[in-house]
Amino acid sequence: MRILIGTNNRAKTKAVITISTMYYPNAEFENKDVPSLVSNQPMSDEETRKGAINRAKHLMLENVDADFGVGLEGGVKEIDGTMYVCNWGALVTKEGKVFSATGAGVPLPYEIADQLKAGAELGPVMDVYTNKNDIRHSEGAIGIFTNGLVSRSAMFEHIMLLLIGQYELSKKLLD
Ligand SMILES: O=P(O)(O)OP(=O)(O)OP(=O)(O)OC[C@H]1O[C@@H](n2cnc3c(O)ncnc32)[C@H](O)[C@@H]1O
Repeated sequence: MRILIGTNNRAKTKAVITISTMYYPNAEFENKDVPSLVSNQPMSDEETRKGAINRAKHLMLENVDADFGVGLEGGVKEIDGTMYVCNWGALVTKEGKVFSATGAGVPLPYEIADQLKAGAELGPVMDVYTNKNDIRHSEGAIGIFTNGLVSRSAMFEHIMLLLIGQYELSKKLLD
């Protein structure tokens, strides 16, 4: 099993490897920096989902050797005046089948939401807010606002389960 990962982000990579090796112990992985073709800070479920799918599709355009490619994308969305982090994943198979899944979201404080509405990106804003570096590679905003209970990689691990579950079901249905 050969799996391509459409990012160099450490939290996303950890999630892909952790869940994939549970199901495919001999899996080989390769990270590739692929374009999401959406804005640096996606501002809706639609845009964030599209970013994940674009990343996964791009991986499989370039490399037909792999069994599947995974794209993971983080963004935000606003509901009734509250901004939430939102997260999407996509798995594209070598046959070109596309599976998608969404993950957990938590509300962001208004002071952070206001900065994003003014054009800032969540990653750097979270680093200033927490006085830490590269939060997006570790616990992420979701880790900070759940008091460490759900890290960014744990959240993406759940998305990976949803993706691999759909992929395995589709293979079973073909048998
Ligand atoms: O290298 P890539 O794969 O692009 O990973 P990223 O974390 O930089 O980028 P995303 O496209 O997933 O997310 C868009 C922006 O939102 C930020 N972001 C999203 N979810 C986050 C989280 O949980 N914590 C901190 N920043 C987050 C992220 O750092 C980007 O600035």
